[in-house]
Amino acid sequence: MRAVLRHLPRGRTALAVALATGTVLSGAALLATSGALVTNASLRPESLLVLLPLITSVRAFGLSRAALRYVERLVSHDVTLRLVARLRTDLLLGLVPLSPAALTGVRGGELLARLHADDDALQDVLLRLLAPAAVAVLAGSAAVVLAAAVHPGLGAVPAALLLLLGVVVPAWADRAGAPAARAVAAAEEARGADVLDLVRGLADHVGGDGGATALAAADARLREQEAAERAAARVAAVATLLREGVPALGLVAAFVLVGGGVAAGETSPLLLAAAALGVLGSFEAVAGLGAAWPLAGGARAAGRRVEALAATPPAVVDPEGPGPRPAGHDVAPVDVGVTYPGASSPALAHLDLVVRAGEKVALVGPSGAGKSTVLALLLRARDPSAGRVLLGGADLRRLPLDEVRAASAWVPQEPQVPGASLAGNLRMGDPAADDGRLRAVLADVGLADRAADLGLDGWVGEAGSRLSAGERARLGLARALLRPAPLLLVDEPTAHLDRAAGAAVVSMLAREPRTVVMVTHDATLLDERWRVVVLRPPGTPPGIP
Ligand SMILES: Nc1ncnc2c1ncn2[C@@H]1O[C@H](COP(=O)(O)OP(=O)(O)OP(=O)(O)O)[C@@H](O)[C@H]1O
Repeated sequence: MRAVLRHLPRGRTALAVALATGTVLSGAALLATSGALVTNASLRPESLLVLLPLITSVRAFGLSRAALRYVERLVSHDVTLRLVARLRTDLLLGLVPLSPAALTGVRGGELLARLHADDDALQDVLLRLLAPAAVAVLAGSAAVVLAAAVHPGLGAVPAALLLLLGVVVPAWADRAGAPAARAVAAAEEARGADVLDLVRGLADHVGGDGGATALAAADARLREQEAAERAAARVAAVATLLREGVPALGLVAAFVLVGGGVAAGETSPLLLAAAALGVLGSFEAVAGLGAAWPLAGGARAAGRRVEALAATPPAVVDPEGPGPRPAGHDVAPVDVGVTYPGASSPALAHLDLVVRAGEKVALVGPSGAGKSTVLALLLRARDPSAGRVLLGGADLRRLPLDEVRAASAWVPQEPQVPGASLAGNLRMGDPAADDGRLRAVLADVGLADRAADLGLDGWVGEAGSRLSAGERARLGLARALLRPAPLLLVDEPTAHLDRAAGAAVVSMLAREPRTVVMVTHDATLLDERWRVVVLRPPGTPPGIP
């Protein structure tokens, strides 16, 4: 919520509220003057001149209501669009430093559903919460004062009924509907995550039991959501009934209170019609509060979640002041230890390693020995729990993060291949690379034929599904090769390749002029150009590989 208030342009917001209040009052005045006009016309049909002021008023209020509503919509939507743009930018910019390490363990679908829902809830705050609340107070107060001016007792009627309709009914509906609303939100979130997981793993599901289990689970989820929505709809139906019924009470009260005076000949009949219809029209002041009440809870919760995401500490942060410039590109973990959050034992302990600029180092060792963790440290995707990682003698934590990231190109075990073109995927490595350069690097990683087949502008499929796992791995490698970084960090580049293709890739990496640190399980592909560093899980007795 604070995030919304911070981004709201105050002047335009006040203008939107003033215009909305004017619209409601114009509407009530239109009804009141119409009532007076009809009554007057029926009492004195012969005199058009007497009716002229009322006719003019009806026209004026009719036009002003429409004009005010139009301008109010323009202003309030303009404010909302500005708000959305600022909120979304903030949210996405906040996510960037959390990736990759601080988002480990977050379900992608849940994050997406939450961001989407929270974003929607927050963008409605002005249109459906703040503006309706302000209009209810301003227009409602004006209506009460005007009704009291017509008849002292009449002021109390809209006051009580507006409170009933604007506060009591929505508060009851919100309270009664809260469990169902929470269940709907939870079911939506879970369904979003399930569907994303289902789509991502469709091939595995189909290959298993033909997708039957996954579809049954999705069906159960949908039924849960349907039950929650039914419960919410029942409460909404009662609230709607009350919303429609309460204004009728105002009409009856006006007839009784002002009608008594008319019957006694103390009050003009014009005033009866004007007061009755004016009171009816004044209920528009609280029309927006029905939706505002539940939104208030939802927006507060959404605001808290967005702020919690914004407050999630990134795994690595930029240093306050720049440290000494690195002298060269030697990289060296010094007495480094890493213990992952929640882990009972360290993934790395007392690691010392110096990789000289231009050197080719192969990290080998059993699964879980911490090889990928070393690459994450060199890339500064995370910081060591103990010790330091040096680049050119400077602690990575003292260097600007951009500079550290610019020093290295990284190929993860399973590179992400967005569903773009081949060229689009490659240019993530170097946006300025021309087609010739792209073709050359594709040839380097053994993808020349596939590229000729697909075309540089060919679509690689959703998450690279038109490529084989080995081709996706090589595309990831090609992308990293395009990055003009002095340090190349490569995680298992041969995992999905046959022996000949793997040997070609390892040989190509050995010819690279820059420093290469490569994780591999296949030490038989290494020749004398590689320095082999064997990692063992901490606590492994010497001699056990
Ligand atoms: N994000 C994480 N959170 C918690 N533990 C993790 C995380 N990433 C890795 N680990 C654990 O740290 C240890 C080292 O993992 P790492 O991926 O570095 O090993 P590896 O040698 O590269 O393994 P492999 O050869 O199987 O890829 C493992 O026990 C792993 O379970």
